[in-house]
Amino acid sequence: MSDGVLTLSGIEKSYNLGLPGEVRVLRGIDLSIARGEVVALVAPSGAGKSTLLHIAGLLDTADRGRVAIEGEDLTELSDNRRTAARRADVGFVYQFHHLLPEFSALENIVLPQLANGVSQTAARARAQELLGSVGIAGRADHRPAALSGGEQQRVAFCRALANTPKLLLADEPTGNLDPATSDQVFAALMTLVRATGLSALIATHNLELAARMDRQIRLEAGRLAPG
Ligand SMILES: Nc1ncnc2c1ncn2[C@@H]1O[C@H](COP(=O)(O)OP(=O)(O)OP(=O)(O)O)[C@@H](O)[C@H]1O
Repeated sequence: MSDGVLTLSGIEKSYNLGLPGEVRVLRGIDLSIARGEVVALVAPSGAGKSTLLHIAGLLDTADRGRVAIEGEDLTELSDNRRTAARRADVGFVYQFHHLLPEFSALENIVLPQLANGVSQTAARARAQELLGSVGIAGRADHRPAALSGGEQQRVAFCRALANTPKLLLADEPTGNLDPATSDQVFAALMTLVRATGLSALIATHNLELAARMDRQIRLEAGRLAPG
C-alpha cells in the first residue's frame, strides 16, 4: 500500500451478490489521496459514488479489496474497531445537513467531541472557533430550523471536522443549495479544509466546483478514470 492518507486497492462491491438481479456497482477501484489533497469525485447518478464513499469511510464493507487510512489497513477490523476508527479518522458531510434539530448549532458540534472523550469546556471552545472560521460565530445558539440552508451546511462542515479527522468525505455537500449560496458555502468548506491541511474526497455534479479542487476523477461503469 502507498502512504496516501486514503488508499483504496481493488475495491469491488455488488448488491444481491450471487443472486438474480445482482448489481455490480464497483468493479475494481484503486485510489490514493495524498496528505492535504482535495479530490473531486464526479459521477452520473446511480454510478455508485455513495457506495464508494461509504466504503472509504468505513460505513460499509467491500466484497473484495482493501481500505487503508494513513497506511493502516482497516479492511479486517471487527465492527467495533471499525466504528472507533471511523469516529477518530473520518469526517462526513452529506447533501442534507442531518443536524440534530433539538440542539443548537454549537451543541451539534460539541456532541461528537464529547462522544470522543473531549471535555465540555474544550469541546465548546473548539466548536465556537470552528463556527467563527466559517463565518457564523453569531449563530452558535440557533437551532438548525432557525438557520438558512447555507448556514446549516456550514455547521455540518464544522461538525465533520470537530474531532480533527484525517480524511473528509463529502457527498454533494452543496447539492441542496442555490448556485450563489453553493459557491459561497463551497468556498467556506475549502478555506476550512486548506487551513487544517485535511485530505478530502468530495462528490459533486457541479463541474465548476470540481475544477476548483486539486484533481478530478470520474466514476463510470464501476471504474475510476481521470476527470
Ligand atoms: N442496498 C442496496 N441494495 C441493492 N442495490 C443497491 C443498494 N444500494 C445501492 N444500490 C444500487 O447500486 C447502484 C449505486 O448506488 P449509489 O447510491 O452508490 O449511487 P450514487 O452514484 O450515489 O447515486 P446518486 O447520485 O443518485 O445518489 C444503484 O444502481 C443502486 O440502485
